[in-house]
This record gives sequence, structure tokens and C-alpha cells, in this order.
Amino acid sequence: MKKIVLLGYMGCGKSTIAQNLSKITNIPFLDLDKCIEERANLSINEIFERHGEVYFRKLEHEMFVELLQSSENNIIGLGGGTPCYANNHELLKGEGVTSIYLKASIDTLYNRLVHNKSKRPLIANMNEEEMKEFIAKHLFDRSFYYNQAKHKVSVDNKSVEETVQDILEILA
Ligand SMILES: Nc1ncnc2c1ncn2[C@@H]1O[C@H](COP(=O)(O)OP(=O)(O)OP(=O)(O)O)[C@@H](O)[C@H]1O
Ligand SMILES: O=C(O)C1=C[C@@H](O)[C@@H](O)[C@H](O)C1
Ligand SMILES: [Mg+2]
Repeated sequence: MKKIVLLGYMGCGKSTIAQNLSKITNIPFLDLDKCIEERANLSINEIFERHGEVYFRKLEHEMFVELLQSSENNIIGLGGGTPCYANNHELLKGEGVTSIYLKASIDTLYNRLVHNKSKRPLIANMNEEEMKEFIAKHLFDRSFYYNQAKHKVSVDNKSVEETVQDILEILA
């Protein structure tokens, strides 16, 4: 089995890029956040509200391990925080795993997230100034984990198609 794992900060484009990559390669795409929502029968927001983040991180780890263990070839889009909890970052280095960090600058992330934050509980209640500061600090804290990926693709100022092309070159 081969697993292509896309990771990176909220809004870097994991879900968008993975969907497009899936169409071109015919490798089925699994979105970890969606799998968790289906298993819990709750939205990510509801899981955070009702059970708290620690519980969410437990579900997230269990689901990630389960997806990696399946015998199918898959593209897996992680949640923004997945590599930063449990031993998930170690799993990025496993045999049969092609892990790719979609690296975006603070400005790119801010511009994509500012009008699109309601479904992202970590930033949903922040104003614009708080959000920019939060993204800068949070990205810095998380970079160590994101950099455990085997490959890195910069997504700044690139179209979806250009980023997909960069990934296809890694996979070739
Ligand atoms: N060049 C681009 N590549 C990827 N996404 C882009 C691009 N330009 C604009 N976008 C938009 O940026 C947003 C990226 O969000 P997406 O949900 O794919 O990110 P994500 O990394 O999966 O976030 P999360 O971790 O919160 O699930 C989408 O609204 C998408 O349409
Ligand atoms: O960056 C994060 O920690 C998160 C990102 C989303 O994909 C979701 O997994 C959840 O909102 C947490
Ligand atoms: Mg996503």
C-alpha cells in the first residue's frame, strides 16, 4: 500500500489540493477531518464544543493510524494540527508513506482564512488583528512538526494546478 499524506497549517490547501490530485491520479482521497466527523457523527466544531480539544486529538490520532493501516492506496489530507500531537509526526516518516508539507507564508494563510474561519474552531472567534498574530506564533510553534515530512512544496502565489504539478513531480 502507498499513502500520500498532505499536511500543513489550516488553509494551506490540503483538502483542495488533495481533491485535485485525486482526480488526476485516480488514487482515492480521504480527508482526516471528514473521517473523524463521520465516525463521531458530529462536526469538528461540535466535537471541540462538546468534548474539548484533548478528546478531538485522541480521535484524530486513532483515525490517522487506522487510515495508514488500511491496505488501499490513498491520498490522505490531514487536519492542520495532526502532525503536532501524539506521535503523529513519527508516522510521517514511515515506510510506504510519502508525506508532503504544503508550506504557506503567514500572509497567504491569513488571506485565505480571514473570510473562512467559522468552521475552524481555533480561530473562529478572533478578530483580524488577533488572527494574524495567532497564525504567526502558531505556525512558528508547529513548523518543527511540519518539517518532519519527507517532502516540502511551497504554495505561495501558486494556482491549485501548479501545486498539483509540483506534487506529481515528487511522485514521479
Ligand atoms: N492556490 C490555491 N491552492 C489551494 N487553495 C487555494 C488556492 N487559492 C485559494 N485557495 C482557497 O484556500 C482555501 C484552502 O482551504 P482548504 O480547506 O483546502 O485548506 P486545508 O489546508 O484543508 O484547511 P484545514 O486544515 O482547515 O482543513 C480554500 O478556500 C481554497 O479554495
Ligand atoms: O490546526 C488545527 O489544529 C486544526 C485544523 C483543522 O483541520 C481541524 O482538524 C481542527 O479544526 C484543528
Ligand atoms: Mg482540510
